[in-house]
Amino acid sequence: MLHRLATSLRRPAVPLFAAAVRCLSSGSVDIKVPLNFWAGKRRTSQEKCNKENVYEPATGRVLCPLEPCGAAEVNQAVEAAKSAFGHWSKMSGMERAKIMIEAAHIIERRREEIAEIEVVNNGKSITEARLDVDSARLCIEYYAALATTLAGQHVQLPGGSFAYTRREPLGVCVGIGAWNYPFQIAAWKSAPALACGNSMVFKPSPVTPVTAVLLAEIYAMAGAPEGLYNVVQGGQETGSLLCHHPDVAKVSFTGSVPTGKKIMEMASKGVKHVTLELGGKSPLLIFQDSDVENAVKGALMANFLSQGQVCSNGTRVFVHKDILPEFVEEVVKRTRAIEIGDPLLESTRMGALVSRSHLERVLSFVDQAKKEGATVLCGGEPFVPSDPKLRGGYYMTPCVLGNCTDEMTCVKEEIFGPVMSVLSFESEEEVLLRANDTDLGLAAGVFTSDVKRAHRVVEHLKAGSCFINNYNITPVEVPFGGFKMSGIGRENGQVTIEHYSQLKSVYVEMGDVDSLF
Ligand SMILES: NC(=O)C1=CN([C@@H]2O[C@H](COP(=O)(O)OP(=O)(O)OC[C@H]3O[C@@H](n4cnc5c(N)ncnc54)[C@H](O)[C@@H]3O)[C@@H](O)[C@H]2O)C=CC1
Ligand SMILES: CCCCCC(=O)O
Repeated sequence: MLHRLATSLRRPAVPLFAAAVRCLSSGSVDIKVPLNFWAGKRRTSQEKCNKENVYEPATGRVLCPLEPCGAAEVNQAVEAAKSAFGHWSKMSGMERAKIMIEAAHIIERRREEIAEIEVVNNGKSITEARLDVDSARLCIEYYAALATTLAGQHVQLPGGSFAYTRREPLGVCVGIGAWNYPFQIAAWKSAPALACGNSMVFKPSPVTPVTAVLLAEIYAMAGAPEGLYNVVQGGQETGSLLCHHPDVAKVSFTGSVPTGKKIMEMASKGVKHVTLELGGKSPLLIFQDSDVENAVKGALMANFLSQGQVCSNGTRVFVHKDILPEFVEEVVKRTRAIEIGDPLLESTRMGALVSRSHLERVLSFVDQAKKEGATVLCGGEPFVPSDPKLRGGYYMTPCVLGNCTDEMTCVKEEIFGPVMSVLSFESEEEVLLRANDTDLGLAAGVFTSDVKRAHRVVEHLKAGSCFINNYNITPVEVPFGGFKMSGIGRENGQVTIEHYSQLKSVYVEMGDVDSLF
């Protein structure tokens, strides 16, 4: 269990369920436990190819080698999931809920430990990592509650006949995660799947493999049958094996649009259900009657959470021309004040980006923006913390770009880093046309004090997750997902039950067959 992980750390082992005390510091962690998990315990992979290192973004150190799974390991994990499905699908919703609630309780007790490991592997601040762990726990609690309500319908028909429906699970579901919210994504996918009676094989991003296995251990500790939730490590090869596997009924994917298209294509070979949570380049509209203080805070929430590595970020910030100077002055001031540094420190609000290559990619977008005529109002530079152990980390200063135009690359393409592009507008009609001028449609936001305008604008925004006078607030009771090329299906909310179950209709004849022949 996590205790074994703790014992593998160079620091003194942390007893399981330790009080929420700080036990880790950046640069102190070596992970020596296996990172695959199926049939109820951690496993090593015999696959020899595609071995790559996993890094600690805060320091640039190697955390551990990744042990990717090949066909043999994927088959073992799917077999374990099939076996668990046989038992789990026949349990009642109340029985499933009991185990899920216990898992949520364990997560709550181990919040600090899980959050710290998430920070070490992802680079985000401990402040945010705790909130991610909370979201994961709340999601499991929410779907545990829904598990107890799952039911079909009775339809009375003529002549005393009737029909009823049975809400049934799909079978073995696959989850494929991105690297920006590793533990949260693992929970957002497994919670509805398990609540509906399915089992799951989850593949985290190879960049952040560590915490999804903690969730597997926690489900096992909570009493889940062996094989209910399994974790296989690897990259696109492992993901492809899962998508093609004949015993997989559904693929729930979180990642980029190009990969999402491949997932959909592979799943189509077996006509498998898909959920696609893909990329975005979302607009945030700030009208002249906004509360500017809140609009500025909203723009910061829309651009700089998780070092800007958030799919739903409102990175195209459209500001009415009448308040543009006041907005720009305040947003630049607050962006410059964001504390960058060791993500395990309480004072840090911007940690390290997830990898050296991703940092360089984000910085190249800033360079391109300058070439295309944007003005760097602040940030956009590599950052080297004063602490020597952080010198090899992947840091940059959060960036605000001004004088942007709709044709610029920084306005058209997803950067997935701490780069806010500020644009001005004059009329509601104009800004709606520009906001919707994208193939993507994940999220959108509007700040205004005019309640009619707020709901009129949201009605016309072509996005799946919209915010009025706030941004990036994602309660698990509310569906999350995109329009257009930002995806298919939803995560969270009641509707997601539809994406992890299927209805069987049963007609019951109470008279004789009235044959036409
Ligand atoms: N809509 C949402 O909720 C979210 C969307 N994203 C998007 O994800 C992207 C960044 O995350 P990345 O991990 O870099 O995305 P990615 O698409 O490169 O990888 C995502 C996952 O897919 C796997 N994968 C890659 N190629 C595959 C293939 N051919 N077959 C099967 N699996 C494959 C990867 O190993 C990883 O686990 C951004 O575009 C971001 O917008 C990220 C988080 C949330
Ligand atoms: C603000 C939280 C958004 C979660 C969606 C993502 O994984 O990027």
